Amino acid sequence: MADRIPLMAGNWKMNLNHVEATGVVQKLAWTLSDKRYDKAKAEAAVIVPFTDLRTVQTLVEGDKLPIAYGAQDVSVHASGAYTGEVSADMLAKLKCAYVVVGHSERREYHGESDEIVNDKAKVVLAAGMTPIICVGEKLEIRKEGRQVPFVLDQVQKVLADLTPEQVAKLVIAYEPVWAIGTGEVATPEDAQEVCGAIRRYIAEELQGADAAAGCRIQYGGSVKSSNIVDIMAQADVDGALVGGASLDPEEFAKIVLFYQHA
Ligand SMILES: O=C(CO)COP(=O)(O)O
Repeated sequence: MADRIPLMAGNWKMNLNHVEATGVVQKLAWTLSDKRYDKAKAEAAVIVPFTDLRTVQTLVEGDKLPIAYGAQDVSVHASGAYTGEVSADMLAKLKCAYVVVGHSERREYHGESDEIVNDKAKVVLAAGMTPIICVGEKLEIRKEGRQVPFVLDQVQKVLADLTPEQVAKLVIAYEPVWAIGTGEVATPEDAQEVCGAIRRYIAEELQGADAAAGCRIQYGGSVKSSNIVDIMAQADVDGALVGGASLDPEEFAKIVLFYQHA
């Protein structure tokens, strides 16, 4: 994974208000600097609720913190009468680096299809940000042993109409739904099986070898400091999308600093 800097992104989900966010981001930055964090070895990002973004931006810019930040969702629409929605341009104006699209919780509770996720990825790219596009199978599919074809079908749909240059820059998060928030972590081999299959598929069937070599593929699902080193040892895993463990800045810092123990 020569040129791909691992991306360790903390998805806070609907946790931590903007006041709490200040404390968590400050503590994360402080812990990283104390442990001599090297940005060239891993990129740290927090994916926060919309209401925290302005606060996190002010903190990161004001104190020049080595932490990227982003949003958990975006509207497919540019502007207009869409009550409750937030546009890609609004997120770009807040200097978001990343926007998560197609998280399994959005798919499950808000009916997001692969086609909607594809549209969201496109609006994020058009606004100059990087989408973190989530895919992953549910337990039934895993039990039937169909995880690879299932996820590749999702990948084909969510990457539809994207150029090789766009795919080379984006992030795909493989998050098996059965491993999210359950404590049930996929084995490093399970993660590699699917992440490797995604990269090969992009190389051979979709946007080609350069796109596949550039694109970062994360694993997500019950990642903790105690399992991250083995997960990151896999050839096609370029980082992690971390839920619960990212709410504790000391624990998340250990995950970002995995390379110190690799
Ligand atoms: O959904 C996830 C990250 O997006 C994973 O959540 P947990 O790390 O809490 O399992």
